[in-house]
Amino acid sequence: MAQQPHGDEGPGPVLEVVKLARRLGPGFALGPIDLAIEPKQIVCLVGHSGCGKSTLLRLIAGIEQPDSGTVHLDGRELAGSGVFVEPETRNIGFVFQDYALFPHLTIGQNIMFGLRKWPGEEARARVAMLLELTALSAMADRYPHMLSGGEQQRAALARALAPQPSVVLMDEPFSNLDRDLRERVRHDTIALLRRTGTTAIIVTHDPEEALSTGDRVVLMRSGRIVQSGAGRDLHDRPADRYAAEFFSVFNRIPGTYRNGQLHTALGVFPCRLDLAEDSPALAFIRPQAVCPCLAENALSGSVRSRSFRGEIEQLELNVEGLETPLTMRTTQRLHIHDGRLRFRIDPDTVLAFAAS
Ligand SMILES: Nc1ncnc2c1ncn2[C@@H]1O[C@H](COP(=O)(O)OP(=O)(O)OP(=O)(O)O)[C@@H](O)[C@H]1O
Repeated sequence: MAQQPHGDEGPGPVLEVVKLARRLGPGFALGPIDLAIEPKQIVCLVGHSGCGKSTLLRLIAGIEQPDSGTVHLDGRELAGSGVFVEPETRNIGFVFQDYALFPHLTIGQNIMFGLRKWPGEEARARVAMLLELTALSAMADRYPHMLSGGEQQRAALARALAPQPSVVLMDEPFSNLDRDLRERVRHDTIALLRRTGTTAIIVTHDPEEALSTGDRVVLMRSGRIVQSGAGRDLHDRPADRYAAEFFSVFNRIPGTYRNGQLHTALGVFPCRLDLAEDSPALAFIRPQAVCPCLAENALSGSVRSRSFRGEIEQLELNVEGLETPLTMRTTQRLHIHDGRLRFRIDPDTVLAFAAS
């Protein structure tokens, strides 16, 4: 099933996973998973803890064997019926969460490790080039414990890139770094992957990191892929309630689906749901879609609480017809005199889902 180069449609995927499945004990089953990754694409694999991200990565790397399904890399079958290529010969780079640098080897020797079969001169040139790319040239002779977390992460990436793998898999590569450093290391890592034209899968459980990293987000839940696409699409047009709530906070407003519209206490919103007329449904309204509005006929609520958070202020409003307070977030500086606030809902960002 692996794609060979074909005509006008480009070279086809570098990595192709088809109906890949693996049962782990009685409690967890991964798959079947279908996933195809284009050359030079950087994919972020995201999902709550325990959804199977690392298992999928381990199956691709060959650290685990699948129960069924296939893995192809560059058109070569790595796993399938009767086929299993050992991890060392898969041409896949792996960056572990804790970096797993060899403590008894220097940084230069760590990077050299995967180049044992290369001619000496070429291997030394490649190590020097990677040390320079990762700004570690001055630290080539240090041991891993003599490096900061960010430097160790760069060294682990350089080691993974050294043998020119077809794809690099990175399991939570930024989670051991503190917040400020994480942003910078993430930026540098993506820049390096781009500069070297590397295809990569980066695992994270952080929604914001997934949306802001790479070209494509793959959201997993309970061993399956829920949705895959550009971060903006997953955020703005989530496939289901789970995907919606993974990336954003919402007010869930009950209503009734009728005639292509969702009727709620906050108004009527056009939507398309696969539901019978008069079925219960929910409007998912982002707090930032609740906007202050001075119009006389605007909606209104009494302010239950205010929380100033710097760039934005978050308010909870009691609104007639709603059982739970409505959360609003605004960048406006509000002057509220009588405890009441008028507002409108920006209909463009309202999502609708079946109630059950
Ligand atoms: N060897 C094993 N035997 C039995 N169950 C396992 C084994 N390894 C993992 N699991 C279970 O499989 C599920 C998926 O684990 P996995 O590590 O792939 O999840 P994850 O999405 O990477 O989670 P995290 O973000 O916490 O690392 C979990 O419920 C885990 O407990």
